Amino acid sequence: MDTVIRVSALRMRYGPFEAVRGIDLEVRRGEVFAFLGPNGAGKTTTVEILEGYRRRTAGEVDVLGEDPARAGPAWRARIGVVLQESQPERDLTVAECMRLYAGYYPAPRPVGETLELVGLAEQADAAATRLSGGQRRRLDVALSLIGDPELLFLDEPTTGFDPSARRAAWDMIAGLRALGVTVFLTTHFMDEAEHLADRVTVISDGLIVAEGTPGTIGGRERAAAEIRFTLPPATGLADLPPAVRAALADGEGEGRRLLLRADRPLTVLGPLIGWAEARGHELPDLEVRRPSLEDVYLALTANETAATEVP
Ligand SMILES: Nc1ncnc2c1ncn2[C@@H]1O[C@H](COP(=O)(O)OP(=O)(O)OP(=O)(O)O)[C@@H](O)[C@H]1O
Repeated sequence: MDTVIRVSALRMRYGPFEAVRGIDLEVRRGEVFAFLGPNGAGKTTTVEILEGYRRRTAGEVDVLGEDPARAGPAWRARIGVVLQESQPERDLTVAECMRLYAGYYPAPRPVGETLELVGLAEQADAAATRLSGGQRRRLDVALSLIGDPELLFLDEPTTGFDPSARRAAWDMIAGLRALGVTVFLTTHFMDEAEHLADRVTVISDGLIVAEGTPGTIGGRERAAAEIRFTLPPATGLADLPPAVRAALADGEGEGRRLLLRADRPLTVLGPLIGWAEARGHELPDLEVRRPSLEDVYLALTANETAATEVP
């Protein structure tokens, strides 16, 4: 398997404080890899080391076959980095900015095609300074792609976007993946990671706490399903079938809205639905749900969140 990034036992110390405490990572060619973690977990530190912008304290790092701490301009041209705070060139149009940046690379992508990819083709002749915030961000991404990178670092690419701009950005990232670009994505949005990522790694307090696919990380695929419904009028808990009563979550039998937990949801849903149908109850608010990626993420990072929230 073709590995684009390989990190082992990476450590980063700022004075007495160790922000990254010995992590291993592997990113494969062509995948969208999501790097998740709470504020201060060590994401930016790690990404900057991978991009060659920060020297590590210890550990091995290989990005596209080279050590970023020693790699030169030819290596850098193979990597796209979306800068958070890039300033548009004064008085240049979008297309002119793109051509300017294209001049820095040995084998740039065509300008028009790249603007198309990020959904900015219609703004090609607009002054870069006149773009909206979301369009500005797309230009940043287009500028990071103009060198035709093999590997793209995307740091919170949709922060501040409205819902339709987010969807457009997701389509764009999916388009990059289809072109074979490896994407290293940091995000705080779990739905974004779920939608886009082939694999997810969670860092918390400088350590990797979980890795896997969005569907399986943290044992998500084996986690119990939650079943919720409201007891129909004129029924009580004692009327429910035994399999349903047995699945009642602890402390959840008080109100009329019930919560059941089941490793195998059909073993509970079958009897529940049979019971309701036989009595003509509709159960209009019946809900069955697996824990979301966000639920799993919050559980995985709960210790750190608790620690940082103590006043
Ligand atoms: N230059 C620095 N000097 C000292 N401490 C730093 C420095 N940069 C980061 N840190 C500390 O290292 C820890 C990790 O920071 P980092 O920016 O890598 O976190 P992050 O996961 O990117 O957080 P966020 O989600 O808030 O961007 C934090 O506690 C931060 O305060």
